[in-house]
Formats: sequence, structure tokens, C-alpha cells
Amino acid sequence: MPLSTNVTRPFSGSRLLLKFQRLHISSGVSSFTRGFAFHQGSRLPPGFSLSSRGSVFHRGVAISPRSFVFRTFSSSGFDFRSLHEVVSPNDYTKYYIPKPGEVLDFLNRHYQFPRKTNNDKVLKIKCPKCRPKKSNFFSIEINVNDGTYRCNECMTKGTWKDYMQLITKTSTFQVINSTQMGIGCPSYLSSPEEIEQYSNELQNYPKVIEKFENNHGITLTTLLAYKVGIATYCNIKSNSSIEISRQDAKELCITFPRMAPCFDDQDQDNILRYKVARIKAYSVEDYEFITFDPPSVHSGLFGYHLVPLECETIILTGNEYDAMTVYQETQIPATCLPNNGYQLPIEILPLLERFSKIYIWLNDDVQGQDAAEKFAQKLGIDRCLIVNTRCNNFDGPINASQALTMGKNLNEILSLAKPLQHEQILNFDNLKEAVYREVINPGQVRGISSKDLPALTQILKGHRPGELTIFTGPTGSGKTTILSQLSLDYCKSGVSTLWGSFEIPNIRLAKKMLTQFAGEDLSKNPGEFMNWAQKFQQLPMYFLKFFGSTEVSTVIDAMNHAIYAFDVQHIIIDNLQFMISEQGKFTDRWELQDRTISAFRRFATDKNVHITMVVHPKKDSRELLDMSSIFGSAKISQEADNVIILQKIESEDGDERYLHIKKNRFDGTLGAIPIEFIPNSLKIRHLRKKKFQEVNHLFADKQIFEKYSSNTKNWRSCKPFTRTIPVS
Ligand SMILES: Nc1ncnc2c1ncn2[C@@H]1O[C@H](COP(=O)(O)OP(=O)(O)OP(=O)(O)O)[C@@H](O)[C@H]1O
Repeated sequence: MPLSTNVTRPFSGSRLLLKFQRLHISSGVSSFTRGFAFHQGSRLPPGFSLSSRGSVFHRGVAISPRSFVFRTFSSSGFDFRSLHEVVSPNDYTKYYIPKPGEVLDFLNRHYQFPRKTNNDKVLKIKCPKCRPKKSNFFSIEINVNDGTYRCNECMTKGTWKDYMQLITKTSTFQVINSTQMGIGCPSYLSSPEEIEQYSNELQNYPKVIEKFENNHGITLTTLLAYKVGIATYCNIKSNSSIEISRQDAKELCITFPRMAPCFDDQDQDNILRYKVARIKAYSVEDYEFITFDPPSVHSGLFGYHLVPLECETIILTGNEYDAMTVYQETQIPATCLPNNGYQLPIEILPLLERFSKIYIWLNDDVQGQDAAEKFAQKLGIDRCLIVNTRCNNFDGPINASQALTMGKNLNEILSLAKPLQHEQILNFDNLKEAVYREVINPGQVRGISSKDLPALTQILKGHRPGELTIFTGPTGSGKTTILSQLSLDYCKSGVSTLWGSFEIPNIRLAKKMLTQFAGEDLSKNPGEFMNWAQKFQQLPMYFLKFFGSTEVSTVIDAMNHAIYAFDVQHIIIDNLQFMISEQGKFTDRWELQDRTISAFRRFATDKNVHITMVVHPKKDSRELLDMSSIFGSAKISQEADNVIILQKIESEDGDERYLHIKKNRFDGTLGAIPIEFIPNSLKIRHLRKKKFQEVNHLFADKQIFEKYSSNTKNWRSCKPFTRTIPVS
């Protein structure tokens, strides 16, 4: 059958001639062997779908029923991405349903003020395509619940994500990671041939196999099915001694391959095969030490090769151990999150598109269940079921691995999985489990601790989602430096972070962060650069491409996208004044600032992310800053959950700085932390005892650290001066 057509790229507005060709892979070089031409007007073959960027999928996998792998090319040339990259990062799952209120909020923010219709669920809006011709014509009907739309004039129609992209033109390209900035290594650390051999090595390490059996109940058969292997990786410990040559700091690792579908043209049977797309390696000695190969490409899923093509159900667990346990016990294909931590990158979503039922089986604690709800939203709540391992038995197992070692029946636990509630109104019965989880996990409710500045955790009790922190201080006092360090600190604990640096270019910020990450000035030791860059690029750290004055709505769209695409939990805006400069010429500057703060405040609450916003003080003076020095009206201090001021005390012998926590809505504890700067690593730390004694008179004059100074015997265990005020 001649297959040739002129296929319209959905909603791009341009027509793209696509020719689907069979991919030929020989000696690592792609070439096309046989071509099909599609004639205008004909359709894609049954079962095929076309992604918004032109990739062809069959039931979510880039194949045809005859196991052909297709590629697209346009007049701009061939697209020779390797198979696992065929997945477009712009692809949203077709199952996605917006959250209640999301549609209306978006329309208002983009000045698409809708008109009511007789049907409560349907609103009328202007069509962006027809509008230039008929300026007042409300020709689009949009469903406020699921966001699907249709224009009665130009017949454009699509999903909610299509409409959003039509209006904002927001894309992944506004958010980049360190690899896209040229930091680190974009390709494999080991050769693909070496990687394929890792699984054969496992049987030479009976002690490792024994540990899996004895500690986790995972059998050799399961390990072999998942192609778990053994390999040596260099320098995966973050504290590997710098004196040892990097090549010598080898670590024996257990490898967990992420598999992606592929087609080998040499193979006459035309059978779909799977290849290792990425390796996750844990040190045999210490599971805390982990590396990925390649470091930053997110592709493939653990155990994906075990899913039969016709299978419509999959279990998504938090880690490899849980996935293997669940598969072993239930015989249902099980995979795990691709990264280290609660992230489900959009590159992975198309691999999950073919499933009509997805069990999400993460840890049954506050963070795990929050993540499960977030992923269900991302994957489409109608096809997801969330597993609660404890099954209301509150001293029950927290995850699948523990359930097996406690002798529980995993099939039974799975059968009690529940869908996520659609409704906004919940009764106490719905909330009971969540409340109990919070009661028995107080540490997780408090938030993530700072490892670099424990005193900050002592006062603020941790870094929590849903809060707005205002950070201020005199010009050039080190605000960006501290936030870079703190964000890195939380990011290392798995907090996916988005930086909006409107004042300094991303590359300079990333350089500062890399120096802090390495803990040394890499320009004095350039040989170390690549090692640190490779580790750095494995962190979930993203950057907004915007610089200087940027419309708040555009920033919010990009933040929304980053939350969907990269599961961002912490957003840093540096700084408010630069972001809104040159805007609102005819409106009051303070009013614009207030409106912006309100928008970010609402965003933090709605999306359950922590936003840290740098705000310049009203004027630079040598006096210590206070809440009233921040700027504008009292709005900012009302809206913020935390206010931190970087204070600078100038003296003839130099200056001293301390972090002043002026507001803490969580439990009201306020306090001050004297800090010192280490120029070599560009990091700050608590002021050391000896130094504190030397400069104590400066603080004593200001009556900041009375309690602190009276107890300097044992500096490390000494508490910073804090006081608690009642929370309003
Ligand atoms: N605590 C500190 N002591 C001395 N120097 C510091 C300290 N913190 C940062 N620096 C240095 O001061 C310079 C300015 O730092 P940074 O850009 O972080 O300040 P900032 O407050 O964000 O500046 P701006 O007000 O322009 O936004 C940098 O060169 C940095 O290395």
C-alpha cells in the first residue's frame, strides 16, 4: 500500500510534509532503506498517532504493527534522533485533565475573558486564529472542566494542553538544564557494548545475589529478568578524596538498566527489541552513592522490556527494589521512577501512554503520597490507581519491599488501590489517612533540612512546599550567593529546583553553583571540572531562560510548565525588581509589585511549591534593615510565610554578616545566624567560635546575639539566639 499524505501538524499552523521511512541502523549510523509517501487527504494507518512534533507512535510506542520504527523528515532535513529520543519533550499525555479552576484561572490571566453560555460547563472565548479577522467573534467553545475546545469558525479543536500552547507558545525551551548549557557530558560514560555486558557479570558476585535474597526477598530469576548487573564506575562518591587520581577512585556498583524499545534493521524478523538506554548504578558498599550513565538523558524505564506489547496495565513504584518485588509477587509488569527521587520526566510519559491502567505504588508516607497524587494528575487521574501499602494499618509496611519482608500479600494490597478523588470537597473520611500520615511523620511535615546551615533548619524547621520566602539584603551583600548554595543544598536532597535569574546570566549563576557544589575554585584545578560537572548535571536543577524585564504571566506559564515537566518543587526568583522593571509605566510601581507578590503567593499555594523571592530593599543605607525597609506596602510581609534579611554590619576592620529570620509563619521562631564567607568555595557557613569571639563586640553593640555570646564554649552545639512569637 503506498503510504503518502500531507499531514497537518496539529495546532502549529503550518503544514508539514511527513514521509515515514523505515529506520535502518547499521554500525551505529542511521540511514533510510525504504520510503513510503503519503498522499494528501489519506489518513495515518489504524492504531497510529502523530505527536505534536511529528513523531509517529503506535499505541504509545514508536513502532508499527509490523515492528517497524518510523522516523519523520521535513523540508528542513532529516531528524536522526536515536529511538529513545524520538519521544518529544513537548508531548503531554492525552489523559491529562486540568485541575479544578485551572482553565478559568488561565483564561483570565491571559485576558481571554470568557462569556457564559446556557451550559454551565461551556464558555465562549475568542479564537486566536480567527480573531484578527473578526475581532469580537467568540467562536471557541471551551469546556471549563477538561479544557477541550472547538472553534465553530475555523474548526480548530484540541485538548487543554493544545489550547495552552496555542495561547502561550510556552515550551520546554524556556526551561533548560545544566547539560543544555554545556556543563557535563551529554553521552554515555561507558560504551554501549560494555553496558550490554553488565548483566552477565552479576552471576560472578554470589554475595551480591545473596544480599538481594536475604535482605529483600528478591530471587535470582527476578534479578536476571530485570537485567540487573555489576559494573565499576569511577568517583561516584561526592567526597572522593581529591588527592587520589580520579581514575583510581573506582566503585563496584549494582546496575539497574532503563530499557527503551528499538528496532534493528539487520534483523530480518522485524521484531521489536529493547536496548539499554540508561544505567542507574548504586555502590555495592553504600546505596547512598548513585550515578547515572549517561548522566542527564532521561530515557527508558526499568523493566520496560518485560511488558508484553498487548499489556495495558503497569505498576509504577518508587525504586528498583519495589519494582522487582511487586513483579515477582504479582506477575504484573512493574517499573520504577527513572531518577533518584520523586520525578517523572516528560520524556518518559510517551512510554506510559499505551497503558489504560497505571498503579502508582510509592512510599506510604507524606512525601510519597503527595508525589503519587501529583503523578496521577500528570498521567491522567482516570487511568491511575494509588496504592496505600499500609492499608489503614498504621504500623504496616511503608513500601512493597517492606511488605514482602513482613510477609504481607502484595496482591491483596494491590487490589485495595484507590483512584484519586476528582472532587474538591472532601469529607473527614477522605482526609483521615492523609492527616494520620502527617501525625506519624512529623519530620516530613516540617520539611527538608539544610545540611549546610543547620541553624536555619533549627529556626525555620525546614524547607516546606506551598510557602513563599522573601529574601532581602543590601546590594552586593551576597543574596544570590546564599540562595545558590541553599537551593543546591535542598536540590541534593532531591528537591527539584527551578531558577529564575533575571539579574545575572544563567551561565554565571551555574558557574557559581558548580564551584559551590565542588567546594573549590575549579579554575585552580581544571582537571576536576568534568567530574564535578557530570555529578552536577544529575541534579534536578533547571533554569528559566528569561532575563531582565519579563511579563509575570509569561513567567508563571513557564513555571507551570516546569512543574508539569520536571516536577519542580522549589522556585527561586532573583529578583522581583529586575523581573518587573520597565513594566506598568502607567500604573503605580508599588501596585504592580503588590499584584506580582499576590500572584506568586497564590501560585505557591495552588501548586504546592516553595517560592523564594529576592527583593531589593527600599534604599541602601548603612543601617540594619527591618521589615519596613523591604519595599512598597505592607503587602509583602503579609503575604510571605518567611522573611529572611541578610544583614551587614560595617566596621573599620571589615564587615560582618548574619541571616536575620524576621518572620516564620510555621511556628513563629525567629532568630539570627552569624555567617562567614569562604572565598575559595563561594560558600557561607556558620561563623566559627574563634572568629565569633573576635567580632562579638560588633554584634553585642547591636544587641543581636546576647544569648549566643554568653554560650560560646562549644560552638557547634550552641544554639543561635532565637525567640518565639505567637503565630497570627
Ligand atoms: N558573605 C560574603 N562576604 C563577602 N563577599 C561575599 C559574601 N557573599 C557573597 N560575596 C561576594 O560578593 C559578590 C556579590 O555577591 P552576590 O551577587 O551574591 O550579591 P547580591 O546581594 O545578590 O548582589 P545584588 O544586590 O547585585 O543582587 C560576589 O562576588 C560574591 O562572591
